[in-house]
Formats: sequence, C-alpha cells, structure tokens
Amino acid sequence: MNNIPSVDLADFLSGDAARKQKFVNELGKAYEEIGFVSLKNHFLSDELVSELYKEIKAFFALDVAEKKKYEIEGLGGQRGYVSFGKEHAKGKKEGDLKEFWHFGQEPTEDANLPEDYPENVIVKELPDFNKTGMEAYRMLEKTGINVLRALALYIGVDEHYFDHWAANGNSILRPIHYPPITEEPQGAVRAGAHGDINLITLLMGASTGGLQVLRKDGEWIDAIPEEDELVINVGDMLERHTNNKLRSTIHRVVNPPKEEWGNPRYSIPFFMHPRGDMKLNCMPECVDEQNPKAFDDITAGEFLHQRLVEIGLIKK
Ligand SMILES: O=C(O)CCC(=O)C(=O)O
Ligand SMILES: [Fe+2]
Repeated sequence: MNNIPSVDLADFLSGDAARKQKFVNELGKAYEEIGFVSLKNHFLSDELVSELYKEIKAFFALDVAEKKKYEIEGLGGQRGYVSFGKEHAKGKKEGDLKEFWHFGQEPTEDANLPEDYPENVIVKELPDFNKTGMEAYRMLEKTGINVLRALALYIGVDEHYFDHWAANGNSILRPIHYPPITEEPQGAVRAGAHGDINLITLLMGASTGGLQVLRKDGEWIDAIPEEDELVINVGDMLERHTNNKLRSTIHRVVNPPKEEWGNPRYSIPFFMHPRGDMKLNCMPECVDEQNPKAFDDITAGEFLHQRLVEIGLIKK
C-alpha cells in the first residue's frame, strides 16, 4: 500500500486552469507535510524503462574487475561506476549495501557554466547502455522541470523561475544495484537514513519495496508507488532555498526479511541539481516573522562540494 499522496502530471499539463491549480495545491501541500509524492503520467515510456533496466542489469552483471575499470579516480564518484560499500549516509560509518552508476549532464554549447562538468564514462561492453541512459535522463529532466514549475507557482514566483537553473543543471541519473545479502550485515543497510542533497529527486523502481520515509510524527512508513509511478521528493537544496517551507524528508532503504536476502533490488533515482552558480539563499517569499531566515547564503556548487565530502565520495 502506498502511504504517500499520488498526483497526476496530466492535471498540470491539461491546459485547464482549475486542474492545473489542483495539481499545484496537491503537490505543494504534500511537500509541506510528508515531502514525498508519487507521480503518474510522467514522460518516461514503459518501453524506455524496460530498456533501461535491461541495460543496467547487464552492466551490474559484469565481473567486478570489469566494472572497476569504470571507477575513475578523482571524479568524486560523479560519473561512471561507484563500487559496493563506498558511499555511506552522512554521519554513518558503515557503507551502504549498494553499487551504482552515474550518468551526468551533457550541456548545450551555449550553457556558459561556471565550471565544466566531467565527461560521461562510456561502457564499451554494452553498445546501447549510454544512449539508453541519456534518453531516460532527458525524460526525467523534462518531468522534473514541470514539477519545479508547479512548485514555483506554489511558492508565488514566476512559473519559469527554475527553468534557467535546471536547464544544463548538474543533475545525475543513478542506477543502483543492491545485491543479494549473503552474510549478516553487521549494522549495514541497503541505504542508511538520509536526506537527498539536490533540488528534487525522481525515483524509478520503488514499487519493489524497501523504501521508507520518516513521517513528521517520527514513524517510518513504507513508500510503495504503483509500478508506472515515479516517487518524487524534495532535497536539501530546495528545503534550504524555500527556508524550510518545502521539506527534505529523511528516507532509507531497509534490508528485506532474511528469507528474501537472496533477491537483489534495483532502483534508479534522478537527482535533479541546478547549475552550480544558482544561489540557494532563502527566497524572500518564504521568509517572514514566523519563519525567519534559517540558513546562510550559499551557491549550489559550494553546497554540493560540502556534502560530497560528508558522504565519503570526495576526500578533503
Ligand atoms: O533505492 C531507493 O529506493 C532509494 C535510494 C535513495 O534514496 C538514494 O539513492 O538517495
Ligand atoms: Fe535518497
């Protein structure tokens, strides 16, 4: 059963002002309360989703030595492969029971970014891997831009406020493999409790179970969407920018009961980041006497760097 509100992107895109406003209200209210929704009628087709799963399962099935060829030193895990157990939740010492891949932004010629992004890493063994990954990347980006448009309206700024910052943004598509659990995990979990770093996260694959969300009253609840829905949550950058109006909710992926340890889990989050030069300063629309400015000014680039150090992906 899904415990998080379900919203329909077709309402937002319907051209009917009342349906559009209904979507804006439902989404905004959900993000002030639980911080998560599931979303139907996004831009990813079933065919593309199946194709992507086929490619990522084939990649994770390669020998560890082959996969490690794609784990490139000095990139802070921002592109290519990140091996099992390397990343840990902020403040936790045990590594998560997962390995993953990162596809990153391929900016347009005229992007005029403050810093170049690293190149994507090309998997030679699988000729369709990169093409399929980037197709999904584009569709998730398009979905995310529409969600941000709805949030801009909810906050009371121009509908296209986020467009410039999200276009050519430093977003990452992260296919994750949680392998079968073969021994007592000793305190390690599939994904330790954390808030996401970015503006919003669009997650494919949560319908297989395991994702839990920490409700305001301190209860962990399961978030299990319909198979064709994406789970979309607010990350720390948007929480900060909206001065805690929209909530970046703590979530985790729990280990299954012992009789299901033999089942792997795959999920595919798209972490939607803005350009590094976006200022995350609290928006004036979200600051008033009851809600004084809660965070110092910072750019998205500076904030990301801090967090990558805290989760073990870059040393310094
Ligand atoms: O695997 C999942 O369902 C969620 C993963 C997640 O929360 C993350 O990678 O930030
Ligand atoms: Fe997460």
